[in-house]
Amino acid sequence: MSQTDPLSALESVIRERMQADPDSSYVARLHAKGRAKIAQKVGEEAVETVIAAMAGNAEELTSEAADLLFHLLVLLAESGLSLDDVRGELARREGVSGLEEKASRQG
Ligand SMILES: N=c1c2ncn([C@@H]3O[C@H](COP(=O)(O)OP(=O)(O)OP(=O)(O)O)[C@@H](O)[C@H]3O)c2ncn1[C@@H]1O[C@H](COP(=O)(O)O)[C@@H](O)[C@H]1O
Repeated sequence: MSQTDPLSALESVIRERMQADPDSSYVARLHAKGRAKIAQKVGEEAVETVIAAMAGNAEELTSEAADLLFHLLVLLAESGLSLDDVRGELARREGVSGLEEKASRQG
């Protein structure tokens, strides 16, 4: 039996909820506010994630990382992109050392 991974399942829920009533759905409310507001939320959640990491609070970091991933998925969906696009980019980078890639960019 095939199992959907949790991020893919959440991505499907997000796509569905974007069409819901903003009075009953946080995703629909974000969708109604538009890409700039969603991008701002991603930025806020990223900062909160960094603060939790620097405080050394594992529980808080886990919670903020979940908020960050959730809002990033909403931003990708709002931008017409999917987790598969990101997976494809990561797969393309597989086996390429970050240091080598960085060096190839420097003249
Ligand atoms: N995973 C999440 C999830 N993570 C975080 N959040 C919401 O994200 C919001 C962000 O938290 P903040 O404290 O920054 O929000 P806030 O204080 O309301 O800030 P502002 O937006 O007012 O600036 C909170 O309201 C959280 O409840 C989420 N809301 C929804 N989901 C998933 O999305 C599904 C669909 O949700 P609805 O669209 O609401 O049905 C849910 O079943 C969940 O699976």
